Amino acid sequence: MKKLCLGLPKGSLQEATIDMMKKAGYTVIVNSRSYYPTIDDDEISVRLIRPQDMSRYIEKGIIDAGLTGADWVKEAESDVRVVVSLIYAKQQLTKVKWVLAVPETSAIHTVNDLQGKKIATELVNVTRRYLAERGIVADIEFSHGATEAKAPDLVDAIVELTETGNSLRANKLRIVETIMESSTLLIANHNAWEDEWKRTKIENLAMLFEGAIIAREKVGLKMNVPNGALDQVLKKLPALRKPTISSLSEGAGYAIETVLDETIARKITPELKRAGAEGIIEYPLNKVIL
Ligand SMILES: Nc1ncnc2c1ncn2[C@@H]1O[C@H](COP(=O)(O)OP(=O)(O)OP(=O)(O)O)[C@@H](O)[C@H]1O
Ligand SMILES: O=P(O)(O)OC[C@H]1O[C@H](OP(=O)(O)OP(=O)(O)O)[C@H](O)[C@@H]1O
Ligand SMILES: [Mg+2]
Repeated sequence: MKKLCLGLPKGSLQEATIDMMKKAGYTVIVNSRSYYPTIDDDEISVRLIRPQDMSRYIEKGIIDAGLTGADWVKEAESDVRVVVSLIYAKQQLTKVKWVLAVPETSAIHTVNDLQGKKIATELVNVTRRYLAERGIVADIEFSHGATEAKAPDLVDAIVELTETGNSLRANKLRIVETIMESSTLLIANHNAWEDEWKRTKIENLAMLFEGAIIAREKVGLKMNVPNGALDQVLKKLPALRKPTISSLSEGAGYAIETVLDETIARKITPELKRAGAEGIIEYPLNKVIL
């Protein structure tokens, strides 16, 4: 049987990725200490790979495709096919940022103030290129992690990833500039992409993964509306296209069904009730394919 070898990111993105895949319809089970999780699709084999290494495994064709951060693809300068960008991070459905940060009390206020200074980061190549483009010569040292703790004792500034901003705040650091934004990417090997069977399999995954991400922020809403209240209720309702309206039996009114952002749903639900809607139910969605 043909198989697609898919790399999943070990570490920070692992849980969010497995949750996303569950919504997309795939159950991935990770056994502790094993780098070969199981998946309920005979046509896919999965491997856990560190995000930093993912694009190199794919460029070399050791695996066909995988999920990793755009940051590490750029850092490794790998030649891979970017299939789709999926906006989710460890904790939220957002992009993450790599920022140049300094202690709150530092005299460094712009990137130009870094001339001759010492910077610690895990993202050495991207940082080096960023500074070189601006004519700054600085001493960039590789950090193995816990980078926030290094300024000001060991270095003048750091370039570090931030999602919620909690780590920067907890370590009394101030952002000077954003160096790059990064989202999770589904990337593929060029030869795998040229193979019709593999490409279709990868494209199907991309569609389901994207659908799962879009669905995370949306909900389904159903309600009954008595005759006479329909216009008032419809004025309040957004929909992907237009809401579905069906007639209730014996002319008792209408049933309305729609899909909308969860934040809008929580705002308009009381308004719908006041406009005459009854029996309003809200339900989560697994996938929304646009
Ligand atoms: N909140 C987050 N913290 C860290 N990385 C995140 C977060 N959200 C998304 N990511 C992405 O996850 C990947 C993390 O990769 P990284 O190689 O730094 O390993 P890690 O999972 O953080 O492991 P480690 O514990 O060694 O730091 C990056 O591509 C990064 O952009
Ligand atoms: O803005 P925040 O939401 O606080 O997230 C950013 C923090 O998360 C990551 O650390 P990680 O958990 O990967 O540990 P590490 O320092 O060992 O890399 C990253 O390196 C930052 O320290
Ligand atoms: Mg990390």
